Amino acid sequence: MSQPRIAVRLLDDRLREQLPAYASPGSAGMDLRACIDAPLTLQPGQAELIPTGLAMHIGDCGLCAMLLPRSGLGHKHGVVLGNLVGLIDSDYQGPLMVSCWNRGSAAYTVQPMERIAQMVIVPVVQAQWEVVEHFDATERGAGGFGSTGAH
Ligand SMILES: O=c1ccn([C@H]2C[C@H](O)[C@@H](COP(=O)(O)OP(=O)(O)OP(=O)(O)O)O2)c(=O)[nH]1
Repeated sequence: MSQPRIAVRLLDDRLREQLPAYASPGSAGMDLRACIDAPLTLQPGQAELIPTGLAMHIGDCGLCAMLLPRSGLGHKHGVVLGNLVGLIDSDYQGPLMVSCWNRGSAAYTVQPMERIAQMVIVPVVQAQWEVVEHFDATERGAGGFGSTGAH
């Protein structure tokens, strides 16, 4: 499958050596680094916006980017994303930031250039509303929230 090309600006020279990359041929995400000059300690419950040193412009190609936690950091240290998922619009050109949230019970210190989140590029479509009075019938209808299998 051809790889879409996405314009990126390096806002910090350290990124020249450490541009986010796919770790293996099957990796879904690229790790993003904390582009900070000094260690940053997150107390339990604290969230901070951390720069990645990148600005990207996805452009008009039917894609967006999603920022997700790294599994190890989230599971072992409780460091996830303050917004749970970061959604990067295709027309956004500002600095790419990661909201780092320590949801754990111990302080965690983020080191400069530590990998703090991962970014996945995903297809997106914009839909249009079609206002109706009634929907075509389906087997599920309005059932939800555990309705299947209920007796
Ligand atoms: O984790 C994130 C989430 C968002 N953004 C940037 C890219 C995104 O395109 C922009 C706006 O994000 P969003 O639409 O989620 O923010 P909002 O709070 O709804 O603000 P806005 O009114 O600017 O859309 O902020 C990041 O850098 N990191």
